[in-house]
Amino acid sequence: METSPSNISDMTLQLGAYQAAIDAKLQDFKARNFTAGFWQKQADLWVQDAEAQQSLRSFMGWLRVAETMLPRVGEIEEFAREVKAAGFQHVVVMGMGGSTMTPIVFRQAFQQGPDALPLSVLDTTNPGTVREIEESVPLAQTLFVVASKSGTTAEPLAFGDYFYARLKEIKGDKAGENFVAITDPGSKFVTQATEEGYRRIFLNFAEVGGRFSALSYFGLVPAALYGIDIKTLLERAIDMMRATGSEGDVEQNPGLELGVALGVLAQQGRDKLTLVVPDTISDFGLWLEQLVAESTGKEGKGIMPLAGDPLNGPEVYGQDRVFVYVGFENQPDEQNRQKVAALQAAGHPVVTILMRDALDLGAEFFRWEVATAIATAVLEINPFDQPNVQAAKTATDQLMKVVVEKGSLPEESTPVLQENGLAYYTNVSGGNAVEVLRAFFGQSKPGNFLCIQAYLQESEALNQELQEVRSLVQQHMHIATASGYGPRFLHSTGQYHKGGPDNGLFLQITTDHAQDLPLPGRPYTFGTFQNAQAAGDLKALQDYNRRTLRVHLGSAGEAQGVSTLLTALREALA
Ligand SMILES: O=P(O)(O)OC[C@H]1O[C@H](O)[C@H](O)[C@@H](O)[C@@H]1O
Repeated sequence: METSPSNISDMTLQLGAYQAAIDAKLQDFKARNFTAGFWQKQADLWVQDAEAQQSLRSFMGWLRVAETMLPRVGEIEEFAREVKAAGFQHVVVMGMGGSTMTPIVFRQAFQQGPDALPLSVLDTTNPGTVREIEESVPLAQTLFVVASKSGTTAEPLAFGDYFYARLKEIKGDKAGENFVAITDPGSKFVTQATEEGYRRIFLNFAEVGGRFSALSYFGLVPAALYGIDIKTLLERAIDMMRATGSEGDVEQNPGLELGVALGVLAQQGRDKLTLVVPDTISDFGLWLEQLVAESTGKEGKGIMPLAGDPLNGPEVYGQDRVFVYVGFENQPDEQNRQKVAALQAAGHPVVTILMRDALDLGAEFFRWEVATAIATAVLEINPFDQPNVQAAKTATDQLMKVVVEKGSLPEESTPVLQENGLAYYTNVSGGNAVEVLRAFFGQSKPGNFLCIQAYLQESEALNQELQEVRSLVQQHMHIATASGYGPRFLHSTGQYHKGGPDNGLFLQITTDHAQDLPLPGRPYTFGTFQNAQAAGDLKALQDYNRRTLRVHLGSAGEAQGVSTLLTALREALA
């Protein structure tokens, strides 16, 4: 079914056997005047509890944020020109989750603009990555954008403090010139940024939540510095707003149709939203993962978005999938499209969205925000909270207290096995690595997924090795696979891992940080912080009775350790 007005990208829904159930739900929503209620922030469309309704209403500022931002384009572009004129040569955006996902997508999907600055994003406590960024930029001519809605998230504050100390060594009291904050009005971070003489503080909107903030200052300031035409981006988003009913009801609402389809499919067991995209926009998957997993994965329900799950023939997939292809009208991407067509022919529901060019991402951010919010209305949950993210944070905070008091993380539990320099921690057993891995995967059931959680330094080589693990598991176990770097995923899919249904097998990979980095003014290093985050999340997963296996690569080194693990996995799954 085609559902698109001519000024927005084309969307086709091929829902096969599920069409009737989805149509029935759409009729029901239309009969209840859902679109009008949605734009009026009628919270009882989602939940019945008065307190939850109140909180839900207070996070719906994203609905019209594109309109609010359009008159501010001049101000943002003026700032970008000012920064260029002041001699800056590079921008590093630092933050977690919703505060950095959009710049990650932009950096990949667009070329740097002619008069603009190169853009890097720091969203990990991994000391190797922090050092890599530090070494790749001209520090004195780099603008550091610290992005944190709450202004209290531990990572961005640590990144800010680290680079501020570095700049102080170079520029003394003028260090603040190299810093910009994006945060909510009244956050504690506003005070700190003011005291430290930040060049600029952009105050965002309290009623716009992190993962719904793409079209606010959080997405637009980095975009303008990188030279993206943010006016067109917003205008396209506004076209999508209109198509979804912002100015009165519409015949066909692409956000409603997508959201209802995803919600009903999830209820019928098709709860793995498997995203297929051309390589040029693969990071759109990271953005979508956060939006969908954090909004829907709670109260034992949810939709698990999968970015980068290897695309194959129908024989390797279970009945738990909906495939979503997002690509470009004028880019053939034949291989992916043919495979998706074969999956549709085999009876899997398929959604296809074809953008005209990368500026349509403005509209797609909005379409997906609407669709995600509507899918949660089908599931009857509040899309705007993330109650289970806190569990990992609390456990990490407790561990960090021990670090501050005693100088190191507490003693670890005993591994079930140590072999070839790797230590295995899990509640299944085996006499060697192959047996432990077999026992771990032996717990898998149809409809489950493997989630790799790598607290390692991201690199192309490691990405490829993790992809091989996913392929092996997909081929031999026929389950879905997800992969994320820690701590990035903690602020994203981490919500679903603990709050969603108990259908994940979690393979956590940690390491000793041979080349660690101290955090100025704190009695611990980046490496200890990252290891505490891993340990805190493992505890939280175990508290929710999730099936976990931690493999600690120890002193073998990351590359050697991952390769040893892969060898064992190949044998275990053969
Ligand atoms: O922007 P901040 O307040 O620093 O929050 C950054 C991120 O961290 C939290 O853990 C939330 O789960 C995310 O939804 C949020 O985007």
